[in-house]
Amino acid sequence: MVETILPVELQNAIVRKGTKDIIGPLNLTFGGKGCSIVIGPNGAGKTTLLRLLHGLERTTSGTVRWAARKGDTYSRQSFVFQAPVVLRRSGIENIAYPLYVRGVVKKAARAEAEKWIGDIGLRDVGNNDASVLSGGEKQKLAMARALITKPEVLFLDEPTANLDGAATLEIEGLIRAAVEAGTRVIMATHDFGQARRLATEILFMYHGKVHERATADTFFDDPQSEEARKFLRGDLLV
Ligand SMILES: Nc1ncnc2c1ncn2[C@@H]1O[C@H](COP(=O)(O)OP(=O)(O)OP(=O)(O)O)[C@@H](O)[C@H]1O
Repeated sequence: MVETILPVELQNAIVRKGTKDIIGPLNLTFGGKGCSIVIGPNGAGKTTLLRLLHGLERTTSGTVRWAARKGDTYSRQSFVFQAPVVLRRSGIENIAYPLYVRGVVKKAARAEAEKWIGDIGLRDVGNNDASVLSGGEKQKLAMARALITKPEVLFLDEPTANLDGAATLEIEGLIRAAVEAGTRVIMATHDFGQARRLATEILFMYHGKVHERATADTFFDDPQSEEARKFLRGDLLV
């Protein structure tokens, strides 16, 4: 097995839908450690960028290259969507599922999932059908299911968009712990506070392109482009 699937590099990557280039051309590399946060107005292309990196979208032209073969690359990354996806089974079985898929024996997979269900504070409801959980509980479940495989890269698309403050802080705790454990996180958010709290770096997207890439302090304190300044002031960007 290769040591690392990173870096991942986009070269002149364009995703076109119909006649519109919804992102690109993008030339970007993600390697190393930490948490990259993609921000920008609605429709800027944040979700499309994450989906492209994760292999859920194809380039119309240009390339996405990981350092490893496809087999290694996709088994060593996870994606958590804005609306939590739960499987029709118990909470514990939801979390254990990726281990079953990877051939881990049932007893070991369940033991690991039980550890996770405790860590996310859902031990009491872990045997219930996951569909009855609240939105915040479902998202914690989705995070645990994404993290149980110890992914090298974790994509998060506005993972706290529908959650209250308490649930948001719990999810942020899981993200922080993942980064500390060495997972490379690449996420989109509309929450500036969250971006400041979590980001190693910010990528500001606008009209399908990355206009700025900087540390959170630099970006929020001294944005370089007029578009970023307007966005941070809350002005309408069209
Ligand atoms: N399958 C598709 N067909 C046509 N247009 C699409 C498709 N997917 C995305 N788009 C368009 O591409 C643009 C970028 O969408 P994307 O969801 O990546 O933006 P975003 O920055 O994540 O937006 P938001 O903050 O609203 O989630 C939008 O204008 C969207 O309508």
